Amino acid sequence: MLWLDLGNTRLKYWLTDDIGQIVAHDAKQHLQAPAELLMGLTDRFERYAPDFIGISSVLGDDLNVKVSETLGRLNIPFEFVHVDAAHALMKSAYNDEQLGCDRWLQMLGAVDKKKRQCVIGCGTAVTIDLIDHAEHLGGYIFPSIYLQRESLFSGTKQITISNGTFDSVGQGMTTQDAVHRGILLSIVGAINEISHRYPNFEVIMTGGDASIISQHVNRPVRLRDDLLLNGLARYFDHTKQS
Ligand SMILES: Nc1ncnc2c1ncn2[C@@H]1O[C@H](COP(=O)(O)OP(=O)(O)O)[C@@H](O)[C@H]1O
Ligand SMILES: CC(C)(COP(=O)(O)O)[C@@H](O)C(=O)NCCC(=O)O
Ligand SMILES: [K+]
Repeated sequence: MLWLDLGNTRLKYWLTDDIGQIVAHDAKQHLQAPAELLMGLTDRFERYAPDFIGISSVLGDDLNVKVSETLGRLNIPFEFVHVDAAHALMKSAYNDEQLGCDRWLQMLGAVDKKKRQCVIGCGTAVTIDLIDHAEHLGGYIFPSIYLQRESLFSGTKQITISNGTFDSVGQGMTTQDAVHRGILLSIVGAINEISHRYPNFEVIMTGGDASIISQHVNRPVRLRDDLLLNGLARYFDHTKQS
């Protein structure tokens, strides 16, 4: 099988064998041209001859149509995930026409009906979602550390482009440090506040920036880079059986 995750910044793919083991995977920036990026990957995909392609995309109809055109040339059946707020594994009262399918799949990949869970996705946006015994209680969306930095650059005169690192939440004594530490604190502080409000929810983090952010969270965090893939596998396993 070939699994695709089209996020706002990167395209992730996983090729798995008959028993679900990952035989190849990668993550690449798509620069808003995911179809062209996929075109360059088709040789590699064809070598593994997957019998099905399952896709999560938050890129919108126009780009999804282009992706479909590219995948159509492979002659391998493919299908995009559609959020199902009444799924057997997890119920959600969130507006299901709006809920991002990557967010939903990450939850589906993590959900455990015996647990209370807080699933945090650290991609182009940071999302925090609460799940109580397989019931999605809703969540929050924040701009990522990079989007926050860009908005400060573009909305102010005296804060100019810099490539500092996000490595501390202590107060800064220079503009560069104050910007990076303030932004990191805004996200870490929100996560710490949520974990304070929901003390018995297990904190699970995933996405490109999870390791940067989790270091400053004052609770044990489970880092899982397989959540979305696991969600895709659970979704298509279920659709095929029903
Ligand atoms: N301006 C930027 N500079 C450096 N890295 C960036 C920038 N914007 C995004 N990234 C990186 O892109 C990755 C996006 O994470 P990912 O989970 O793939 O998100 P998405 O699913 O939204 O594409 C992160 O690792 C982040 O560090
Ligand atoms: C919140 C998101 C932007 C996160 O996307 P990502 O950072 O993974 O690229 C995406 O899930 C999305 O566009 N969601 C729609 C809005 C919502 O979930 O309510
Ligand atoms: K994502």
